[in-house]
Amino acid sequence: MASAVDKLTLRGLTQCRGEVKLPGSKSIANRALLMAALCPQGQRTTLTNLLRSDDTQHMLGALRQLGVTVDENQADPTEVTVEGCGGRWMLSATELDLGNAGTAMRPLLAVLAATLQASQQITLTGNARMQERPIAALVESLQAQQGAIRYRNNAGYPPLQVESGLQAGRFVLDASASSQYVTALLMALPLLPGDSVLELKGEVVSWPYIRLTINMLRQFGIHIERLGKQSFMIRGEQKYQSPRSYWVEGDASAASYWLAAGLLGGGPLRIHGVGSKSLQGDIAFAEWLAKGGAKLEITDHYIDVLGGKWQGISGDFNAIPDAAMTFAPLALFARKATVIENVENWRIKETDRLEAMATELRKFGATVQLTRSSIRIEPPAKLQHAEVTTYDDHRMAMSFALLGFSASGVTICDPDCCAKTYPEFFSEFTRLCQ
Ligand SMILES: O=C(O)C1=C[C@@H](OP(=O)(O)O)[C@@H](O)[C@H](O)C1
Ligand SMILES: C=C(OP(=O)(O)O)C(=O)O
Repeated sequence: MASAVDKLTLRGLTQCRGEVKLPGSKSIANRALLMAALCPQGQRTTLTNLLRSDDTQHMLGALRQLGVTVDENQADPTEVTVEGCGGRWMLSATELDLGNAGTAMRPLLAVLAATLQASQQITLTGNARMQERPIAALVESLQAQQGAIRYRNNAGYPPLQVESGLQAGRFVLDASASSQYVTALLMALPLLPGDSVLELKGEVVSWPYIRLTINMLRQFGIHIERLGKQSFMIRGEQKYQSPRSYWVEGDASAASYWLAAGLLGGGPLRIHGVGSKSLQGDIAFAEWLAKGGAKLEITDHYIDVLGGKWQGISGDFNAIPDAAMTFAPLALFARKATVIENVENWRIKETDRLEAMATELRKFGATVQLTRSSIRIEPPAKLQHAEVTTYDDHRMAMSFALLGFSASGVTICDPDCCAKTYPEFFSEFTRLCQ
């Protein structure tokens, strides 16, 4: 592991070529870990290409504190075997610290509400930012079905105390702030003794992540029936079934940085781990990038980037909120304005990403306009050097690395915050980009 650095300056890069192997997807890794733990006792699942990062450490740590046996391959940390416990937890802690991992906090809350025994009680907490990230919509949906959940500090936010009591039935959920609330219920409700209907209210955000959950549930033996555009039937008493071995796809959101770097640095760059068959919605970033001028060849298992001429891109990026961040620093290399629309929930992620992006892009001379849910970025005639604050947001750090391809360059503060999902990102970036 490289030693921590406060700041990293990148400037005047002109090339990005070679081959990069993506780390496992964060979204798939944390789903797969929890699903494997929910398999019946005696069923073991070996996960390969598992992401090892802050977010997955929080999920792994939580599962261990819930009594789940996890064996790590000492020679290869990306291979981990999880023993199913069928949701019969042996608690060795009264509190689980989930850091800032939304993919741990939201699913674990619903799954524990559905599976804790009458005598069990646990508190889910996280870092300071997690305690500012809303969770009321999920809590209210669970409470309406007797989910015994209490706010420990501020109403609407973690930490949360959970006990048993959740009943199958009709779940109504406002899904306009986060799809992770939907994912949480889809993973938990099959474990209840009776059937449930889940009705989603509001304009559902980040749909591809709901699709990802349903696809992965199927891989783990759980079936969700779609009743209507925003409603699902979820049979109770279903049993998760281990696929025995499960390969975690490369992270499609992380691929966005390499796709953009390969565009600016001319390639050829081969990105291993995702391709046209990916389960992840963020793979659509590649198509948007090609539309804006990148030369790409997308195969089933890897993508080749062969440079291109960046024209800029505008659109509704609600379906790919994480990868869409990459278009913001990239906007400074375009000839026209870039508008990123329908991303209001950027405001409740690792930081308020709309405010953070606007503040940091303006430092380079860009003209930036914000609405509640969009950002418009006009590049300056000439870029100036800037020191970028990263707000403990891995995607702020990784996306701004692209400014290293400008003559004036960028200084990135606290680049190590990329450890949330991609600890090796900057060592890989300096290896591949010159
Ligand atoms: O389900 C998931 O794995 C995720 C869903 C998205 O969150 P929202 O649904 O809150 O947009 C995404 O931003 C997050 O990084 C991962
Ligand atoms: C929003 C993100 O994370 P989380 O899973 O914590 O919501 C992200 O990775 O960009």
